[in-house]
Amino acid sequence: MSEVLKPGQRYASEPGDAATAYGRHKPEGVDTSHGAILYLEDITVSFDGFRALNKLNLDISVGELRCIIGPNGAGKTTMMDVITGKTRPTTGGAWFGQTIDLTRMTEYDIAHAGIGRKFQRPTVFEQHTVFENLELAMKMNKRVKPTLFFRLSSEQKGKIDEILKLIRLNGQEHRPAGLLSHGQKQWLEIGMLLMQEPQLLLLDEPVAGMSDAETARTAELLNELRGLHSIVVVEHDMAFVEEIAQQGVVTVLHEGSVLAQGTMQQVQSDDRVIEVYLGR
Ligand SMILES: Nc1ncnc2c1ncn2[C@@H]1O[C@H](COP(=O)(O)OP(=O)(O)OP(=O)(O)O)[C@@H](O)[C@H]1O
Repeated sequence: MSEVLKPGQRYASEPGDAATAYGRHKPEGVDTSHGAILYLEDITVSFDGFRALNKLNLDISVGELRCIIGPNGAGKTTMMDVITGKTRPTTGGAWFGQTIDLTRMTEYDIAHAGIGRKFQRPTVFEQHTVFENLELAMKMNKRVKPTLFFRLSSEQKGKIDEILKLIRLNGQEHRPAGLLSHGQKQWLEIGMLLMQEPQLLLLDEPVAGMSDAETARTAELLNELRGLHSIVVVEHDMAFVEEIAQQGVVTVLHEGSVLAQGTMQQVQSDDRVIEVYLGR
């Protein structure tokens, strides 16, 4: 299991400025000088005495793509809810970088601080075109100054084109989003999150309901984002997790805490993981 740092602590084995080594984008306003973008420390969430999370510890490095797996009821959604401020932990700490205490912030402030979350069901603006959806998302980016007569600059148009290619929707930009396939809507929503330049992207079961071809393309997409953004993916589709985990860390949650952590190969051959999840 990897070491969990407390705010102010350093990795014993890593250089001080790991943030630049991990990702191209050094987050603004978030102190990642010790290389981590997110720390969960001993988080417990009790619902009427039932512990959905039980002293959960987790740390995510800048630029890392972390897959979280685990059986139904393991606490994966509750963990995402704690990170985004939807659920307050009963005890424990949640830190964005070294200094931002997520347990004291509203959902709105957390989104504006740079944590973007994609829920399982796509929530695009169906009446608007693909392009307009991306444009609207850009206007919601706090780094873009809102003006009454907002006109896209060539740089902003370039950014939208870049994202359209990334999410495999170039050539579809003038279609109403409502006419896209389920998979395309999911990609559009990922694109909308990227327009807001999140420092940390949380994806909840991104390939649920997708065709095999769409799942494969989503894996390609996430592999292209690797290193450019810090990403946490919760997913049950093990073939997909294998595609995107590569040699990175996979975390297995069970009964509200970390059961195992390591490469996909390591967790797949862990007897406890086979017993509670993979072997069933
Ligand atoms: N608001 C709530 N009130 C009571 N119990 C809850 C609440 N939210 C979640 N739980 C319980 O906490 C446990 C963890 O649920 P959670 O949804 O986080 O699991 P999960 O790992 O996301 O599961 P799945 O893979 O099925 O989505 C479950 O037993 C669930 O019933």
